[in-house]
Amino acid sequence: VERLRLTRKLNMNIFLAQLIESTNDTWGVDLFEVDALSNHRPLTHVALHLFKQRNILKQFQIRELTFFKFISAIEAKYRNNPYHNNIHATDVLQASHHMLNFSVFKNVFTELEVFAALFAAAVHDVDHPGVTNQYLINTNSDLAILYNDESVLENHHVTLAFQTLSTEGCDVLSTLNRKQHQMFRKMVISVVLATDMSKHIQHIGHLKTMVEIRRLSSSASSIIDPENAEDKLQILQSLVHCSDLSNPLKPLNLYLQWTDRIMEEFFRQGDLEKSLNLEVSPLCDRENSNICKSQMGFIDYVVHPLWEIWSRLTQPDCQPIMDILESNRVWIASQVLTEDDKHDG
Ligand SMILES: COc1ccc(-c2ccn(C[C@@H](O)CN3CCOCC3)n2)cc1OC1CCCC1
Ligand SMILES: [Zn+2]
Repeated sequence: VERLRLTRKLNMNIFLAQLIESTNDTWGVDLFEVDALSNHRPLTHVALHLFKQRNILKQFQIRELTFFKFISAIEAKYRNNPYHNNIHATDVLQASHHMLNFSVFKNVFTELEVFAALFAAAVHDVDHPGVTNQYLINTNSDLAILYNDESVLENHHVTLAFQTLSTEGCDVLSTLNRKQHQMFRKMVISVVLATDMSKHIQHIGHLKTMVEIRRLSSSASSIIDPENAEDKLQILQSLVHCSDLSNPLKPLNLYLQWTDRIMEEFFRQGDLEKSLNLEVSPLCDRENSNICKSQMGFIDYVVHPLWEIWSRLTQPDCQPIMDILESNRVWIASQVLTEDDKHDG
């Protein structure tokens, strides 16, 4: 029996190593499997792997043990929410890594910009309480008071990330010089704050402008001017924001698991609101929800408008991902019909 147990353990670790290796260049890795096989430490395993694969630790002379301690401390600060948890952070990190490899970004970003974008993705939801900014504002929470109702969660995630750097043995920025540290901090703050849904429309506007310029300046070999730091920062903000809203563009079985999770998180908020005699927020009433219809709306009015313009900027590498969105939408639409019948009884 002992031999059987050890053999099974060995096979699990081999399978885990293969899954982690696939995060290098695969869209839609099953991070729920990575979570199950890694003793619920997907973020630490995947972040260490990707940062090493990109040679970031060597470039900035960051000791592997320091990075391990930092990312483990961050992962431990993610709460066990149904959706906004360490698996979601790993998902956004891996999607951001994948899209930084798009050919249109070749020779565009510096190592520091890549480091900042992936760092921001890994920490962008740390200590998320599983409720929305609006809920925190409506309940006069300490966080809303602290951040004056402005991007409350997003501010909290960034502050906590930088505070974690001062935990014993966790300062992954100690080898950066003053200028690098200042630029890194500016980029991480702006990328995480740009994941606030209230900035969503601005992302679309900036991307439309950039695509327009690409279209007009027909010399568009590489549309992005590596000298334009502002444009590059806006692209990194949109890259992480797109990754944050990438669930409907993942293989259907993964997309459906994320949908179940976000709905359970929203329903728990609705339960809280009912118990506090607050008005139940939209989509948060578990007694009265149409999951497929709300995903159709999410895709048609939020996800597709953003990804449609993002895919135009990043063509042709985004096409396979847009195709997944299209096929998922068709499947969801087919379920709406059957879901209606179910409700009609
Ligand atoms: C798979 O389904 C969803 C997947 C994701 C989301 C979703 C909403 C907002 N976001 C992004 C924030 O979490 C931005 N965060 C906030 C906290 O600060 C950091 C940045 N993500 C909504 C989803 O569905 C909803 C339920 C029915 C329609 C809409
Ligand atoms: Zn997120």
